Amino acid sequence: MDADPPCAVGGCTGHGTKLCSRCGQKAYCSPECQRKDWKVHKLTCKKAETPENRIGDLLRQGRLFSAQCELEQLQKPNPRLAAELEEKMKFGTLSEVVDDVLQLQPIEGFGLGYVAAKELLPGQPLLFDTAFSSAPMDGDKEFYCTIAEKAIRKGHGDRRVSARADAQADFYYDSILKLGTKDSHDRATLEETDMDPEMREQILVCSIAEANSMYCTEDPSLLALFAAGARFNHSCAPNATLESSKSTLLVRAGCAIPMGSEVTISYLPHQLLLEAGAKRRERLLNGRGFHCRCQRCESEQDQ
Ligand SMILES: C[S@@+](CC[C@H](N)C(=O)[O-])C[C@H]1O[C@@H](n2cnc3c(N)ncnc32)[C@H](O)[C@@H]1O
Repeated sequence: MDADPPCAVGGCTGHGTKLCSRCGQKAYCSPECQRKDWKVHKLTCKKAETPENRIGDLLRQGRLFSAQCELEQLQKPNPRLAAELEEKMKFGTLSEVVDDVLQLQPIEGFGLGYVAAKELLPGQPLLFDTAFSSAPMDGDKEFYCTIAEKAIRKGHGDRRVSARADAQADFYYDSILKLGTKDSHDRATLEETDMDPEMREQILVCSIAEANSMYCTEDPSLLALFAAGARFNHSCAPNATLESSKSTLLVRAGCAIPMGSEVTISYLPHQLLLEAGAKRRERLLNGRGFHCRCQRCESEQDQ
């Protein structure tokens, strides 16, 4: 006996072997019959609350970390959703504040920074980001120039080459160029000179890359530029930790963090945090262009 229902299209004698993937209710014998019925079926088709549909929604919202966690929980691997997630991770313009636990706001004397919007627990995932650009440090060029070149390439060029290129260009103008420069005078000085606009932009983006790129914890010979991750301020006694590759970044709470406290990361590799203050501060000044004013440095200098 055949258990398949008849195809939902009136007059079709086929068996309904394929269910509508959206509602999981109507059965069709072929994609052609499903297409034929869609005009009518769409009026009543309700998205079923399946894990796959939820993951699809998360991917559409750009919440890649949540999508990845749910994907890992699926009983049966779903290669289509896994491929969509991988593609979006490479896109380089998506970030997620996990469960809205952080708020980006002005921090007195430090520009913008992230503050805990809830009580945070040790190890809790806080922010997931995708790298807009990355570069190896051992290339034949200064790595910041390489990162900057890649960023510029994404921001320029003919529009409408692809939706992806357009989205990256928009992101470059809306987010990357708004990040701070290594030396805050750079921007003002550049704006005053009548330098060739291309040259001006190259200098500006190099300075932005230098001030905001992060070393990759998975491979410290790589640096990457994460637009959302770049808004964390530095502390030599950070309360959050980084897990990063050349394309993704995950920031976790390093300890319990009370609601309303600033969440900080370290721009320095772990070994350097064990060094004396003068060495840390020198490295931050030379590499990042700022005098560290974190609580640890301030109290060391008071002594
Ligand atoms: C990667 S950005 C961090 C986000 C930045 N506050 C913003 O508004 O975009 C690095 C810049 O933040 C400031 N900053 C971050 N941590 C600091 C610290 N510990 N001491 C002094 N300035 C700091 C410096 O101006 C530095 O160039």
